[in-house]
Amino acid sequence: MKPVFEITKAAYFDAAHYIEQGPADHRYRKLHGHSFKVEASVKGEMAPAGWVADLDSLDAALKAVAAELDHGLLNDKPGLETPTLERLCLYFAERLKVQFPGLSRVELSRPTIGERCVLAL
Ligand SMILES: Nc1nc2c(c(=O)[nH]1)N=C([C@H](O)[C@H](O)COP(=O)(O)OP(=O)(O)OP(=O)(O)O)CN2
Ligand SMILES: [Zn+2]
Repeated sequence: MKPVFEITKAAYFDAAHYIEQGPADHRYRKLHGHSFKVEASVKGEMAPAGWVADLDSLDAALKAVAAELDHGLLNDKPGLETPTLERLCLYFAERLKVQFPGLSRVELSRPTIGERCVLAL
C-alpha cells in the first residue's frame, strides 16, 4: 500500500462581522472585528512530481479566497450571512475542493482569542 500524506498551508485575514444570536443587546450583535487564520489540508499519495500537490498552488488558492474577505464585512458575502467559524470552514471548503479534490481538512481560528473550528472532510 502506498503511503498517504497530508499537506497543509495557512493564510491570514482580518474582517468584521456580527452574529444575530442572543438578546437584542448581546455583544455578538454589535459590528466587531477579528483576526483570522485559515488552514487547508490536502491528503493523497505522492505524485510523480514528488508531492501530493504543489504547496504554492494551495497557497495561491487559499490566499485568493482570504483576500476576498480581508478587511471586509463577512455578513455581506453569500453563504456568510451568519459568519461563524463553522460557516467560514464550509465557505473555504466549497471554494477549494474544485481545484483540490483531495481537500481533507479546513481549520478556521481566531488566534488572538484562542478560538478554533475544524472541518474534517
Ligand atoms: N461555535 C461558535 N460560537 C461562536 C462563534 C463562532 O464562530 N462559532 N463566534 C462568536 C463571535 O464571533 C464572538 O464575537 C466571539 O466572541 P468572543 O469569543 O467573546 O471573542 P471577543 O472578540 O468578544 O473577545 P473577548 O476577549 O472574549 O471579549 C461567538 N460564538
Ligand atoms: Zn465575533
